[in-house]
Amino acid sequence: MSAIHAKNISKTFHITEDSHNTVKHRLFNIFNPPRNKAVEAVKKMNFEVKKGECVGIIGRNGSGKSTLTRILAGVYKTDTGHLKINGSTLLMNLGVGMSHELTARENIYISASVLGLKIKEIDAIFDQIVSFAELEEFVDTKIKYFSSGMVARLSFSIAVNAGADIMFLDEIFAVGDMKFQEKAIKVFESSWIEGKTVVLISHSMDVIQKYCTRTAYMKHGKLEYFGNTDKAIELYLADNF
Ligand SMILES: Nc1ncnc2c1ncn2[C@@H]1O[C@H](COP(=O)(O)OP(=O)(O)OP(=O)(O)O)[C@@H](O)[C@H]1O
Repeated sequence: MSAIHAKNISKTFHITEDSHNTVKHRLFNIFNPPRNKAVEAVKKMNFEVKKGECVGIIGRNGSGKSTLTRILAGVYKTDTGHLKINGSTLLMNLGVGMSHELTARENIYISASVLGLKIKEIDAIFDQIVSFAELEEFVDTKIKYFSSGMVARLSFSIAVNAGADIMFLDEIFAVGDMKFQEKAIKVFESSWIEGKTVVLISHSMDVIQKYCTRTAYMKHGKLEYFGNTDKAIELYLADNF
C-alpha cells in the first residue's frame, strides 16, 4: 500500500528582483522596473513511497528538497498534478508548523490535535512530550524565545509521542545538541520506526546510508533519480566533483 503517491507535482515560485531600493535608484530606473523571476523549485515529478518505507532525499543547496517536502506535508499546494497521502503527516524541521507567538504548551496541544488526537489523549501524553524534549522549565514560554535546537526538540518529541503515520524529518540530526541527537538516533533505531513511513532529508550521506532503503536525488528542482540508496549517493557524489 502506498503512503505517498505523487503524480506530476510541481512548484514554481514567482519572485521580484528589486535592486532599486533607494529613491535615487527608483528615479533613475523609472523605465527599468524590477524584474519578475520564476524559480522552478520542484519540476514535474512522479513517485511513490510505500507504507513503512524510510526514504531519503539528497541534493545540493537549493535543489528543491525542502520545497518538495513541504508540498508532501501539505504546507505548500502543488501547482500541477495530483498528490495522494494516506495517513497523518508531520513535518519536522526548524519549527515549521509551530506558532512562534504561542507557548510550548499551546503548541503541543495544537500540533497533537492536528495529528488527530483528542484533548484527553493529549493530556495523557503531555508530560511525556515535555520530558522527552527536556523542556520542563520552558513549558509556558513562547517558543519565539527558544533556540532553534529547542524548537526542533519540541517538534521531534511531539512527533515521537503523538505518532504521526508519515514523518518528514528535515535535517533532524543536524540540530539539537549531542545528547539530544543520541536520543533521536535511539528513537530512530527502536521499534518506534516500525510501520511508520519516514522521509529523511539530510546532507549527511552516513545518515542516509544507514536508514534509507531508497533515496531520491534532486538537482535543480528535478528528480534525477529515485531508487537504490547507494546508487543515489554515487550519482550525487559524482556530480559534486
Ligand atoms: N518561499 C520561497 N519563495 C521563493 N523562492 C523560494 C522559496 N523557497 C524556496 N525558494 C527557492 O526554491 C529553490 C529550492 O529551494 P529549497 O529550499 O527547496 O532547496 P533545498 O534543496 O531544500 O536547499 P537546502 O539544502 O539549502 O536546504 C531555491 O532556488 C530557493 O531560492
